[in-house]
Amino acid sequence: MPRLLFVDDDRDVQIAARLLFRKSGIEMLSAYGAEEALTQLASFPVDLVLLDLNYRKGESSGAEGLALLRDILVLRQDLPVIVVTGHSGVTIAVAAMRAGAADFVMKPWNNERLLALVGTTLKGRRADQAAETDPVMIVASEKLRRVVTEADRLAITRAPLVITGPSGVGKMLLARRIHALSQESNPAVTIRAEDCEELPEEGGTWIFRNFEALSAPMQRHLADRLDEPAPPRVIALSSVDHTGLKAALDPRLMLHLGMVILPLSPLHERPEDILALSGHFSRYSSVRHGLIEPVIDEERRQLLCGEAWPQNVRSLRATVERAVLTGRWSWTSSNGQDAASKSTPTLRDTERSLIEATLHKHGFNVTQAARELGLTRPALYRRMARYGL
Ligand SMILES: Nc1ncnc2c1ncn2[C@@H]1O[C@H](COP(=O)(O)OP(=O)(O)OP(=O)(O)O)[C@@H](O)[C@H]1O
Repeated sequence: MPRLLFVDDDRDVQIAARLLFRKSGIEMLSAYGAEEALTQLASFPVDLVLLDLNYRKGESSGAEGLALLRDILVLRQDLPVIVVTGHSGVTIAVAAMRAGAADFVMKPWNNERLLALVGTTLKGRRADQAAETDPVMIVASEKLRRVVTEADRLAITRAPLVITGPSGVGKMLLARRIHALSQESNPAVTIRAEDCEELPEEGGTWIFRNFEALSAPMQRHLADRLDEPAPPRVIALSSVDHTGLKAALDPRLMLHLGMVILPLSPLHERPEDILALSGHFSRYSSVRHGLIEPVIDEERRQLLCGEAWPQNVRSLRATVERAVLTGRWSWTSSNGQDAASKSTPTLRDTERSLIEATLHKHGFNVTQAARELGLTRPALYRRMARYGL
């Protein structure tokens, strides 16, 4: 049975679409926003994406959807994406087609026409839909989005790039994304700078880890290769910043590599990413291990955002995966206290009662209840589903 992922924050539209597709023998997965969509794609093989472009009430610029479209196509170059536009109109549909969408439909759609379009798009698709190779990159904070946008823009050039940031922050993931977006069809070669005693024969993309540890003779060799007419595309990863690199590197090499530096900030400086990544890893790990997704309530969110995360995303992923596996949150917080001991065991019950009471108060009008609770509608729907309300 073909499987389609529908990304739209409107629950009613999701329900209607699911019925429609089920009747036609197509399984439909739902995602109510960008991060959830990427998690679904990382967790299940999907044959087609139907993508609404706005996930917040009153939002009609389509910017969030276009950014997601790009992230999807980086992850799965051949995955057909049909864009759904409502208020955004034709201009956005054109922008989406230019960005790589397979087709578009206008909302409200005509059921028969939508099914016909989905049917033809699915037919044109190769049957060997393997799962993706690279992990998805979640981008929620403005800080990270700025760097990723710059990286995407430069990906198609062959310019050498330097990505800096502490351990586990996502340097390798960004380097892979740049390579995936580039014109280079050969796989990238990864080189550990501290062990590097000779440079690869072939060109292509060379990703150096710990770049500052490259020996002086190798630095000179590399500078020579970069002076040649058809040099390799070098992406250098380092935990040392620009000034440190200047001190550690041969001035000739620095001239080549110092042009563009993409700095990734430590995770604790990006709370939006902490929250988005926690949700992503918890959904992903629970699907992978077939276990229940742990609750990330307001108190937990604050604890997560207050952590130091010395190994950045790597430590966050381990913490969340441990919570999925053990059913408990536990880690030693930055001030040495066991953060898990601070949680209230009845928090889940309290949240459930509060949501239930607010829904009753507003006669189950979700929009009004969400407003009073300070949640988005999709966030409230997710909680309602979790608590069986
Ligand atoms: N924005 C992100 N979204 C999803 N996963 C991420 C993100 N950033 C990092 N990760 C994940 O965190 C882990 C560490 O990332 P990565 O290996 O790219 O870090 P690094 O900066 O190259 O680390 P090191 O310097 O220690 O080699 C990987 O599993 C990666 O997939």
